[in-house]
Amino acid sequence: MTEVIGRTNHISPLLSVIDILVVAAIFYWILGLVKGTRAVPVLRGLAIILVSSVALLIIFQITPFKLRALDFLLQRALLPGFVVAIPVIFQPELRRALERIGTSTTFSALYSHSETDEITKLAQNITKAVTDLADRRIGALIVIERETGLEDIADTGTRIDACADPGLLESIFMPNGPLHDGAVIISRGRIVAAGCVLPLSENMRVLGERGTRHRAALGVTETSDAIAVVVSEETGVISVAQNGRLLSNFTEERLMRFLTAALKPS
Ligand SMILES: Nc1ncnc2c1ncn2[C@@H]1O[C@H](COP(=O)(O)OP(=O)(O)OP(=O)(O)O)[C@@H](O)[C@H]1O
Repeated sequence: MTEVIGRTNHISPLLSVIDILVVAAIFYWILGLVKGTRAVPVLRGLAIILVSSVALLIIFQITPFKLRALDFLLQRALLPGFVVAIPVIFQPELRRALERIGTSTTFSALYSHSETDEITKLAQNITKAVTDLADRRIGALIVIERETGLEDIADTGTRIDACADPGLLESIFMPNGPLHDGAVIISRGRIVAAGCVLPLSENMRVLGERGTRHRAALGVTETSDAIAVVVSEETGVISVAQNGRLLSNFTEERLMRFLTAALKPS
Protein backbone atom coordinates (compact mmCIF):
# COMPACT_ATOMS: atom_id res chain seq x y z
CA MET A 1 0.00 0.00 0.00
CA THR A 2 2.81 2.47 0.98
CA GLU A 3 4.53 1.44 -2.25
CA VAL A 4 1.41 2.46 -4.19
CA ILE A 5 1.14 5.77 -2.31
CA GLY A 6 4.86 6.43 -2.94
CA ARG A 7 4.51 5.72 -6.64
CA THR A 8 1.59 8.17 -7.06
CA ASN A 9 3.95 11.09 -6.14
CA HIS A 10 5.65 10.77 -9.56
CA ILE A 11 2.46 10.75 -11.66
CA SER A 12 1.75 13.94 -13.64
CA PRO A 13 -1.57 15.76 -13.00
CA LEU A 14 -2.55 15.36 -16.69
CA LEU A 15 -2.06 11.58 -16.52
CA SER A 16 -4.08 11.49 -13.31
CA VAL A 17 -6.97 13.33 -15.01
CA ILE A 18 -6.85 10.96 -18.02
CA ASP A 19 -6.67 8.03 -15.62
CA ILE A 20 -9.73 9.21 -13.68
CA LEU A 21 -11.69 9.92 -16.88
CA VAL A 22 -10.94 6.45 -18.31
CA VAL A 23 -11.94 4.73 -15.06
CA ALA A 24 -15.12 6.89 -14.86
CA ALA A 25 -15.99 5.98 -18.49
CA ILE A 26 -15.50 2.26 -17.74
CA PHE A 27 -17.76 2.51 -14.65
CA TYR A 28 -20.36 4.51 -16.64
CA TRP A 29 -20.35 1.80 -19.34
CA ILE A 30 -20.66 -1.01 -16.78
CA LEU A 31 -23.51 0.77 -14.96
CA GLY A 32 -25.31 1.35 -18.29
CA LEU A 33 -24.96 -2.35 -19.04
CA VAL A 34 -26.41 -3.56 -15.74
CA LYS A 35 -28.91 -0.73 -15.05
CA GLY A 36 -32.39 -2.13 -14.40
CA THR A 37 -31.16 -5.74 -14.39
CA ARG A 38 -30.94 -8.19 -11.50
CA ALA A 39 -27.17 -7.59 -11.38
CA VAL A 40 -27.66 -4.21 -9.66
CA PRO A 41 -28.37 -5.40 -6.06
CA VAL A 42 -25.57 -7.99 -6.37
CA LEU A 43 -23.18 -5.29 -7.61
CA ARG A 44 -24.22 -3.02 -4.73
CA GLY A 45 -23.56 -5.81 -2.21
CA LEU A 46 -20.14 -6.56 -3.73
CA ALA A 47 -19.26 -2.84 -3.74
CA ILE A 48 -20.12 -2.53 -0.02
CA ILE A 49 -17.95 -5.57 0.84
CA LEU A 50 -15.11 -4.35 -1.37
CA VAL A 51 -15.10 -0.79 -0.02
CA SER A 52 -15.25 -2.05 3.62
CA SER A 53 -12.41 -4.52 2.97
CA VAL A 54 -10.16 -1.91 1.33
CA ALA A 55 -10.95 0.60 4.13
CA LEU A 56 -9.94 -1.99 6.76
CA LEU A 57 -6.73 -2.83 4.88
CA ILE A 58 -5.80 0.86 4.73
CA ILE A 59 -6.48 1.22 8.47
CA PHE A 60 -4.25 -1.82 9.15
CA GLN A 61 -1.48 -0.32 6.99
CA ILE A 62 -1.40 3.24 8.35
CA THR A 63 -2.15 2.65 12.05
CA PRO A 64 -0.52 0.43 14.62
CA PHE A 65 -4.00 -1.03 15.17
CA LYS A 66 -3.76 -4.54 13.71
CA LEU A 67 -6.07 -7.56 13.70
CA ARG A 68 -3.77 -10.13 12.15
CA ALA A 69 -6.34 -12.87 11.49
CA LEU A 70 -8.75 -10.42 9.83
CA ASP A 71 -5.90 -8.84 7.85
CA PHE A 72 -4.88 -12.33 6.63
CA LEU A 73 -8.47 -13.21 5.73
CA LEU A 74 -8.97 -10.00 3.74
CA GLN A 75 -5.67 -10.20 1.85
CA ARG A 76 -5.51 -13.93 1.18
CA ALA A 77 -9.14 -15.00 0.91
CA LEU A 78 -11.70 -12.28 0.42
CA LEU A 79 -10.10 -10.02 -2.20
CA PRO A 80 -8.67 -12.91 -4.32
CA GLY A 81 -12.09 -14.57 -3.96
CA PHE A 82 -13.63 -11.59 -5.78
CA VAL A 83 -11.48 -12.26 -8.83
CA VAL A 84 -12.97 -15.74 -9.08
CA ALA A 85 -16.52 -14.82 -8.00
CA ILE A 86 -17.12 -11.84 -10.29
CA PRO A 87 -16.95 -13.73 -13.64
CA VAL A 88 -19.20 -16.44 -12.20
CA ILE A 89 -21.82 -14.07 -10.75
CA PHE A 90 -21.88 -11.70 -13.72
CA GLN A 91 -21.53 -14.30 -16.46
CA PRO A 92 -24.62 -13.11 -18.48
CA GLU A 93 -23.63 -9.43 -18.25
CA LEU A 94 -19.99 -10.14 -19.16
CA ARG A 95 -21.10 -12.30 -22.06
CA ARG A 96 -23.35 -9.52 -23.37
CA ALA A 97 -20.57 -6.95 -22.97
CA LEU A 98 -18.04 -9.09 -24.86
CA GLU A 99 -20.57 -9.74 -27.61
CA ARG A 100 -21.19 -6.01 -27.97
CA ILE A 101 -17.47 -5.29 -28.23
CA GLY A 102 -16.99 -8.10 -30.72
CA THR A 103 -19.89 -7.24 -33.02
CA SER A 104 -20.58 -3.50 -32.96
CA THR A 105 -17.81 -2.51 -35.37
CA THR A 106 -17.91 -5.33 -37.91
CA PHE A 107 -21.68 -5.71 -38.03
CA SER A 108 -22.45 -2.02 -38.73
CA ALA A 109 -19.93 -2.00 -41.59
CA LEU A 110 -21.95 -4.73 -43.34
CA TYR A 111 -25.22 -2.88 -42.92
CA SER A 112 -26.73 -2.10 -46.34
CA HIS A 113 -29.89 -0.61 -47.88
CA SER A 114 -31.40 -4.01 -48.67
CA GLU A 115 -30.98 -4.91 -45.01
CA THR A 116 -32.82 -1.71 -44.06
CA ASP A 117 -35.76 -2.80 -46.21
CA GLU A 118 -35.71 -6.28 -44.66
CA ILE A 119 -35.62 -4.83 -41.16
CA THR A 120 -38.54 -2.52 -41.92
CA LYS A 121 -40.52 -5.42 -43.43
CA LEU A 122 -39.83 -7.64 -40.42
CA ALA A 123 -40.79 -4.85 -38.00
CA GLN A 124 -44.02 -4.29 -39.97
CA ASN A 125 -44.90 -8.01 -39.98
CA ILE A 126 -44.30 -8.45 -36.26
CA THR A 127 -46.12 -5.22 -35.39
CA LYS A 128 -49.16 -6.25 -37.47
CA ALA A 129 -49.32 -9.75 -35.97
CA VAL A 130 -48.80 -8.55 -32.41
CA THR A 131 -51.37 -5.73 -32.55
CA ASP A 132 -53.98 -8.05 -34.12
CA LEU A 133 -53.31 -10.65 -31.40
CA ALA A 134 -53.48 -7.96 -28.70
CA ASP A 135 -56.83 -6.69 -30.02
CA ARG A 136 -58.19 -10.24 -29.75
CA ARG A 137 -56.55 -10.85 -26.33
CA ILE A 138 -54.55 -13.79 -27.61
CA GLY A 139 -51.32 -14.36 -25.66
CA ALA A 140 -48.10 -14.40 -27.70
CA LEU A 141 -44.36 -14.47 -27.21
CA ILE A 142 -42.00 -13.69 -30.12
CA VAL A 143 -38.23 -13.69 -29.73
CA ILE A 144 -36.13 -11.99 -32.39
CA GLU A 145 -32.55 -13.20 -32.61
CA ARG A 146 -29.83 -10.59 -33.05
CA GLU A 147 -26.15 -11.47 -32.60
CA THR A 148 -26.40 -14.16 -29.94
CA GLY A 149 -27.36 -17.49 -31.53
CA LEU A 150 -30.59 -19.00 -30.16
CA GLU A 151 -30.11 -22.48 -31.63
CA ASP A 152 -30.25 -24.19 -28.23
CA ILE A 153 -33.58 -22.49 -27.48
CA ALA A 154 -34.99 -23.27 -30.96
CA ASP A 155 -34.14 -26.93 -30.29
CA THR A 156 -36.59 -26.97 -27.34
CA GLY A 157 -39.53 -26.38 -29.69
CA THR A 158 -40.72 -27.46 -33.13
CA ARG A 159 -38.50 -26.49 -36.04
CA ILE A 160 -40.11 -24.42 -38.80
CA ASP A 161 -38.55 -22.59 -41.71
CA ALA A 162 -41.02 -20.02 -42.94
CA CYS A 163 -41.30 -16.35 -43.80
CA ALA A 164 -42.27 -14.23 -40.75
CA ASP A 165 -45.63 -13.50 -42.31
CA PRO A 166 -48.18 -11.81 -39.98
CA GLY A 167 -50.89 -14.35 -40.85
CA LEU A 168 -48.63 -17.28 -40.00
CA LEU A 169 -47.46 -15.66 -36.76
CA GLU A 170 -51.06 -15.08 -35.72
CA SER A 171 -52.13 -18.61 -36.58
CA ILE A 172 -49.29 -20.10 -34.48
CA PHE A 173 -50.65 -18.42 -31.35
CA MET A 174 -54.31 -19.38 -31.89
CA PRO A 175 -55.60 -21.02 -28.70
CA ASN A 176 -55.78 -24.82 -29.00
CA GLY A 177 -53.24 -24.75 -31.85
CA PRO A 178 -50.44 -27.31 -31.33
CA LEU A 179 -47.71 -24.64 -31.09
CA HIS A 180 -49.47 -21.80 -29.26
CA ASP A 181 -47.69 -22.53 -25.94
CA GLY A 182 -44.16 -21.18 -25.63
CA ALA A 183 -42.19 -18.81 -27.83
CA VAL A 184 -41.69 -18.31 -31.55
CA ILE A 185 -38.07 -17.72 -32.55
CA ILE A 186 -37.30 -15.46 -35.49
CA SER A 187 -33.83 -15.55 -36.98
CA ARG A 188 -32.65 -13.54 -40.00
CA GLY A 189 -36.21 -12.52 -40.82
CA ARG A 190 -37.59 -16.08 -40.79
CA ILE A 191 -39.56 -18.11 -38.25
CA VAL A 192 -37.18 -20.91 -37.28
CA ALA A 193 -39.09 -22.53 -34.40
CA ALA A 194 -42.29 -22.36 -32.34
CA GLY A 195 -43.40 -23.72 -28.98
CA CYS A 196 -39.94 -23.02 -27.53
CA VAL A 197 -39.11 -22.98 -23.82
CA LEU A 198 -37.18 -19.92 -22.65
CA PRO A 199 -35.12 -19.46 -19.48
CA LEU A 200 -37.20 -17.77 -16.78
CA SER A 201 -36.09 -14.51 -15.20
CA GLU A 202 -35.80 -14.27 -11.43
CA ASN A 203 -36.03 -10.47 -11.47
CA MET A 204 -39.36 -10.02 -9.68
CA ARG A 205 -38.55 -6.32 -9.13
CA VAL A 206 -38.89 -5.74 -12.89
CA LEU A 207 -41.68 -8.31 -13.37
CA GLY A 208 -43.99 -7.24 -10.54
CA GLU A 209 -47.26 -9.16 -10.76
CA ARG A 210 -46.67 -10.49 -14.27
CA GLY A 211 -46.69 -14.23 -14.89
CA THR A 212 -44.50 -16.78 -16.62
CA ARG A 213 -44.95 -15.54 -20.22
CA HIS A 214 -43.35 -12.24 -19.19
CA ARG A 215 -40.77 -14.03 -17.01
CA ALA A 216 -39.75 -16.05 -20.05
CA ALA A 217 -39.56 -12.93 -22.25
CA LEU A 218 -37.34 -11.16 -19.73
CA GLY A 219 -35.27 -14.30 -19.09
CA VAL A 220 -34.16 -14.74 -22.70
CA THR A 221 -32.97 -11.12 -22.84
CA GLU A 222 -30.86 -11.54 -19.68
CA THR A 223 -28.70 -14.18 -21.34
CA SER A 224 -28.69 -12.88 -24.92
CA ASP A 225 -29.08 -9.69 -26.97
CA ALA A 226 -32.43 -10.92 -28.35
CA ILE A 227 -35.60 -8.82 -28.31
CA ALA A 228 -38.76 -10.44 -26.93
CA VAL A 229 -42.23 -9.12 -27.75
CA VAL A 230 -45.06 -10.30 -25.48
CA VAL A 231 -48.82 -9.98 -25.71
CA SER A 232 -50.66 -10.48 -22.46
CA GLU A 233 -53.59 -12.84 -22.84
CA GLU A 234 -55.19 -11.32 -19.75
CA THR A 235 -54.97 -7.62 -20.64
CA GLY A 236 -53.93 -7.45 -24.31
CA VAL A 237 -51.01 -5.22 -23.25
CA ILE A 238 -47.98 -5.38 -25.55
CA SER A 239 -44.58 -5.40 -23.82
CA VAL A 240 -41.03 -5.63 -25.09
CA ALA A 241 -38.02 -7.06 -23.22
CA GLN A 242 -34.46 -6.19 -24.13
CA ASN A 243 -31.20 -6.39 -22.19
CA GLY A 244 -32.99 -7.57 -19.03
CA ARG A 245 -35.45 -4.67 -19.10
CA LEU A 246 -39.18 -4.75 -19.73
CA LEU A 247 -41.18 -1.92 -21.32
CA SER A 248 -44.99 -2.08 -21.50
CA ASN A 249 -48.05 -0.42 -23.04
CA PHE A 250 -46.76 -0.35 -26.61
CA THR A 251 -49.10 1.10 -29.23
CA GLU A 252 -48.82 0.00 -32.87
CA GLU A 253 -46.78 3.09 -33.84
CA ARG A 254 -44.47 2.85 -30.84
CA LEU A 255 -43.82 -0.85 -31.44
CA MET A 256 -43.03 -0.24 -35.11
CA ARG A 257 -40.61 2.58 -34.20
CA PHE A 258 -39.02 0.52 -31.43
CA LEU A 259 -38.50 -2.60 -33.56
CA THR A 260 -37.14 -0.70 -36.55
CA ALA A 261 -34.59 1.03 -34.33
CA ALA A 262 -33.75 -2.00 -32.18
CA LEU A 263 -33.26 -4.42 -35.08
CA LYS A 264 -30.70 -2.22 -36.76
CA PRO A 265 -27.18 -3.49 -36.10
CA SER A 266 -25.63 -1.64 -33.14
N1 LIG B 1 -40.37 -21.01 -20.03
C1 LIG B 1 -41.28 -20.58 -20.92
N2 LIG B 1 -40.90 -20.31 -22.18
C2 LIG B 1 -41.79 -19.87 -23.08
N3 LIG B 1 -43.09 -19.65 -22.81
C3 LIG B 1 -43.52 -19.90 -21.56
C4 LIG B 1 -42.65 -20.37 -20.56
N4 LIG B 1 -43.35 -20.52 -19.42
C5 LIG B 1 -44.62 -20.18 -19.72
N5 LIG B 1 -44.73 -19.80 -21.00
C6 LIG B 1 -45.94 -19.35 -21.70
O1 LIG B 1 -46.68 -18.54 -20.82
C7 LIG B 1 -48.02 -19.02 -20.75
C8 LIG B 1 -48.54 -18.79 -19.38
O2 LIG B 1 -48.55 -17.47 -19.18
P1 LIG B 1 -49.03 -16.79 -17.80
O3 LIG B 1 -50.50 -16.60 -17.85
O4 LIG B 1 -48.46 -17.51 -16.61
O5 LIG B 1 -48.17 -15.49 -17.98
P2 LIG B 1 -48.46 -13.95 -17.90
O6 LIG B 1 -47.10 -13.32 -17.96
O7 LIG B 1 -49.37 -13.65 -16.74
O8 LIG B 1 -49.18 -13.65 -19.26
P3 LIG B 1 -50.71 -13.34 -19.58
O9 LIG B 1 -50.91 -11.89 -19.22
O10 LIG B 1 -50.76 -13.63 -21.02
O11 LIG B 1 -51.57 -14.26 -18.72
C9 LIG B 1 -47.92 -20.48 -21.09
O12 LIG B 1 -49.14 -20.92 -21.64
C10 LIG B 1 -46.82 -20.52 -22.09
O13 LIG B 1 -47.32 -20.27 -23.40
